[in-house]
Amino acid sequence: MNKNGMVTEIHTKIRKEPFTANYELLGKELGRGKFAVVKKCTEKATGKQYAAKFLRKRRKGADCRMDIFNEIAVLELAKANPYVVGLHEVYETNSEIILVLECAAGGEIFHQCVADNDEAFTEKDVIRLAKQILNGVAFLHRNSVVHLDLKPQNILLTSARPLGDIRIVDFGLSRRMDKITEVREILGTPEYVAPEILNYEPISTATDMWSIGVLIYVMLTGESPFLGDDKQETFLNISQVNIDYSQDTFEGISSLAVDFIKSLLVKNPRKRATAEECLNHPWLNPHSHPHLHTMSACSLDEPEMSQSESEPESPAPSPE
Ligand SMILES: Cc1cnc(Nc2ccc(CC#N)cc2)nc1Nc1cc(C2CC2)[nH]n1
Repeated sequence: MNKNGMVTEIHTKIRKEPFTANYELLGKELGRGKFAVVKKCTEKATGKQYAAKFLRKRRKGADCRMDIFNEIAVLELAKANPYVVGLHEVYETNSEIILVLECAAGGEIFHQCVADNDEAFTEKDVIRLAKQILNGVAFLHRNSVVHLDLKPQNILLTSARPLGDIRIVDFGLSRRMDKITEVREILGTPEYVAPEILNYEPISTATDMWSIGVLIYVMLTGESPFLGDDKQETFLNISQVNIDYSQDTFEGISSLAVDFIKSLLVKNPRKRATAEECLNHPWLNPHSHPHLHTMSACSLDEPEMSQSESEPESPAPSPE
């Protein structure tokens, strides 16, 4: 671990034989960043589909192997959580490190956030997906990892139709919490960054919780709450916590959902709900707060629990 919270010890074998000896690249490019490109591929031995993330080792003349090892180490640590994308193999060439990752065939939830009516998420969908996102983030935070780039483009679906489960991806900006000293450059994507990032104040797990507040706002309304005409206007909206909670924007959305978002879009990081507190919020727990789920919300029949997230039922309370 270095002073900036980068994890550097990894256990995954780094394979030197050519990636193309074991995988066939399919034409489809799944995503592209400044220093990475992601392509669909098939493992020759099994016929299984994966997503190969090609990461450049040298960026702006600097050796960035440690940054890449940090991403690998976080993926290894999160192997135990069903909602963090799985890491299958790692290859290294002269210029790149290639992460062979689980393929989430449903793509980015971003597309459903901005879809029109019949393809957009229902509140019931968002409740189910929010519980999975919070389960994954609570796991990372329990292990002192902050993601620092949570946004709809980095939350994938195993299947879009029928709606599947989520996978959290892209740990390129993630850090180990207990070792962060300072933030030198503004991380993350403008629309989703927390106020403390803009003020170069210490970051914490609460920084991720702000981004989750923005994410849930976008999933429910299709609107990005702080988006301005340019970066400066967006940053101003964030630092002023300038948010539209109007009936218009939240038409047909329960007041508990608005209450949930308001518990996260709070300027003071210490006053923001934690991932564990979010998981206990009435909006996500109709069972334990029936009185709070008025008739209007009852149209959301109980969100199904998918197999992977159903907890063993606690014994039913004895009848009064
Ligand atoms: C069908 C699909 C469609 N679009 C994306 N977009 C995308 C979003 C973020 C990043 C950033 C990252 N990392 C890369 C691609 N990923 C897909 N499947 C993936 C993508 C992956 C692993 C994460 C790459 N598994 N399954």
